[in-house]
Amino acid sequence: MTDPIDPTNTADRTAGLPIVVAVDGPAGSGKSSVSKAAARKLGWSYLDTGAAYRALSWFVVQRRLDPTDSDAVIDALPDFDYRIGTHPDTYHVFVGDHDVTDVIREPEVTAVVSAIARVPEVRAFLTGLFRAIIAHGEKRGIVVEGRDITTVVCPDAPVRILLTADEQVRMARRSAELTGHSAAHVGEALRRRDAADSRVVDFMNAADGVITVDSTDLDFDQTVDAVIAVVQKETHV
Ligand SMILES: Nc1ncnc2c1ncn2[C@@H]1O[C@H](COP(=O)(O)OP(=O)(O)OP(=O)(O)O)[C@@H](O)[C@H]1O
Ligand SMILES: Nc1ccn([C@@H]2O[C@H](COP(=O)(O)O)[C@@H](O)[C@H]2O)c(=O)n1
Repeated sequence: MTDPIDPTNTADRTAGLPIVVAVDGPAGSGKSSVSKAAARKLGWSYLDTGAAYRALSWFVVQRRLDPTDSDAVIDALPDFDYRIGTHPDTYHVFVGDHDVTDVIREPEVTAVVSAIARVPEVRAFLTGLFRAIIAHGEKRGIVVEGRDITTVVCPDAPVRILLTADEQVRMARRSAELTGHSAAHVGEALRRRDAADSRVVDFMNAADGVITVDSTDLDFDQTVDAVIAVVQKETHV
């Protein structure tokens, strides 16, 4: 891990695995921002799984491979030396010696990530990696977010949440954070990515036992509180 978990807070980890709060949902629903804030409030760890798909996309582009060439992407997996921290405020993302925390958010990476995420071997490889990171968590709990967390990565998590909001609301929130891009362009990119991703994983409908938190009519703090209320109800923390 690149930013060691706060050593003063390791004693609260009980025996066994940390309590996993699994969060999925469509693009712009607030998975990363809300999960991060909820983890911060709970004093727990946070795992951004999209960062791994993005970092692998960056790695593939750096190697001048064709992101749509599944065999080339699969062949690159053994050399993908990935590390991520789990502190909600200070985590960094590394590929080898490169700190890719910021560059993986660039539109060039975002544009190719769905092509890489559709490869089953990539998903299996990254799912194993996520489970290993979760198992090594030192805090009492960890909030894990991404599109297949409630259904594939952590289907047995004690708390599973589908975070959603109306598409128009998600588009408006996403375009508000991206200055210099037209709302129409941002909205179209979000819709295109959801369409591509939803061919691989269903993050639009809550699976059995998954609790939906719809933030369409909630502000940010209300959404974080709604997520924490679900965690408290399900785990009695
Ligand atoms: N309830 C809310 N009210 C207002 N803004 C919100 C709310 N929830 C999230 N946001 C804002 O919406 C934007 C998108 O959120 P975020 O990036 O966390 O979504 P995401 O689901 O992780 O998206 P992606 O899957 O594309 O990475 C952010 O600017 C975030 O602050
Ligand atoms: N569990 C996941 C997480 C992400 N993806 C793919 O990565 C892309 C980027 O994710 P962000 O959350 O950082 O926006 C996303 O569009 C998916 O293609 C995934 O498949 N599963």
